[in-house]
Amino acid sequence: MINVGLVGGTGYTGVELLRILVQHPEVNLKVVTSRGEEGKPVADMYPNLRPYTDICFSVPQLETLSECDLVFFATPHGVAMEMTPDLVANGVRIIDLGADFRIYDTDEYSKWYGIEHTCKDIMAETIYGLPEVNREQIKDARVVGNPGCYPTAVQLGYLPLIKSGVVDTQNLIADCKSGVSGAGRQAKVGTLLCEASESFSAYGASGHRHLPEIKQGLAFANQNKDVGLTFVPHLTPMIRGIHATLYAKLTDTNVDLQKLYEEFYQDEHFVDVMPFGSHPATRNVKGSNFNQISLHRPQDGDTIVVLSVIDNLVKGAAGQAVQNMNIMFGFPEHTGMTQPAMLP
Ligand SMILES: NC(=O)C1=CN([C@@H]2O[C@H](COP(=O)(O)OP(=O)(O)OC[C@H]3O[C@@H](n4cnc5c(N)ncnc54)[C@H](OP(=O)(O)O)[C@@H]3O)[C@@H](O)[C@H]2O)C=CC1
Ligand SMILES: CC(=O)N[C@@H](CCC(=O)OP(=O)(O)O)C(=O)O
Repeated sequence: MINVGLVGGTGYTGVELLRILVQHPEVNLKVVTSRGEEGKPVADMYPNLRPYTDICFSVPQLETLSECDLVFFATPHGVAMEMTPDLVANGVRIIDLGADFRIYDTDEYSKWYGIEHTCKDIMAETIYGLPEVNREQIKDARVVGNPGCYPTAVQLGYLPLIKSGVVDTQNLIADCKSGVSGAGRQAKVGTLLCEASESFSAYGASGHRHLPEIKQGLAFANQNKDVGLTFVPHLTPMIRGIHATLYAKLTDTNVDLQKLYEEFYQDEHFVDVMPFGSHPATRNVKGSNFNQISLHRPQDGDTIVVLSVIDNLVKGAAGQAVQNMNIMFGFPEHTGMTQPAMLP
């Protein structure tokens, strides 16, 4: 049993973490923070948790958080950097669902996030928390940077192609769609029902902050050679889900692509390679930590289309964070995440 703290318990990734953690057999939920809701039962804000916990929100404090074995930060970028050095010094391990520990090049982080990186020394030992890539290093990590939602869907979709060297890595295209919960709970006009419903639009087409994170992961898979990637995210009128449609030009058209993916992910519990030519839907993974992938080769030409879907709040955030926790503390990787997705 480990003691766990959560900074940012009022947000969407925070409550998703709570949904998983309250029924995790190895977790004692010790601290859940909110700066504005101190003393209020968490289940008053999120009644779905009423039968599971009577814990109350408390303000984020070094003293109480230091009593935990692990602290999750489900907070906007910049917040985890403030407390992490002191918590690590007190022996607490950290998983940040925000972006502070994802991008190894701290100048690149500052360029895209517009703030200085104040934990450059800690970055040197931080591990990027994509278990399918970094499982071994995650086991002993003190600080894990949990991947962003789009970067998870895009990297898992592209990795087998790039690692095996069968595509032109300079002309990749990732056309992605997200549900509105990806924008968080804090009111933004663009995610209000009247604004987002019955409409569909791209955003960040000229440059989204997930681009450097995706490129970092794909370059690592490409033997540390830069990749050329066009990434365009879209907002869709649904609550949860990410659908990534990924394009690449094959440089080797003789390879058995389905076999390549099935073998690449054969030991990965949370990656489900579907039959060739099928169409995964976001609802297939809603509320679950699964990533479903399928492959298409239109008209048997030299373009491969990879379809990759996740739940942005689960494999794209809280579920992946619990997967990382399970790895860090030696629990079976799917502990607490054994239920299938909700369908319909
Ligand atoms: N939504 C998604 O699908 C995904 C989100 N992420 C990332 O996860 C993080 C959280 O996202 P999300 O849950 O959507 O965000 P929300 O806006 O829904 O929630 C943010 C939370 O952070 C807390 N918070 C804000 N500022 C501070 C601060 N200075 N100190 C302490 N706590 C603070 C808030 O709590 P309070 O104000 O009550 O203190 C709130 O609980 C972000 O970095 C986001 O980019 C990552 C992957 C996917
Ligand atoms: C629909 C929507 O707005 N999605 C968010 C991505 C959520 C996420 O993963 O953000 P972090 O990288 O900050 O963790 C966005 O595009 O900014």
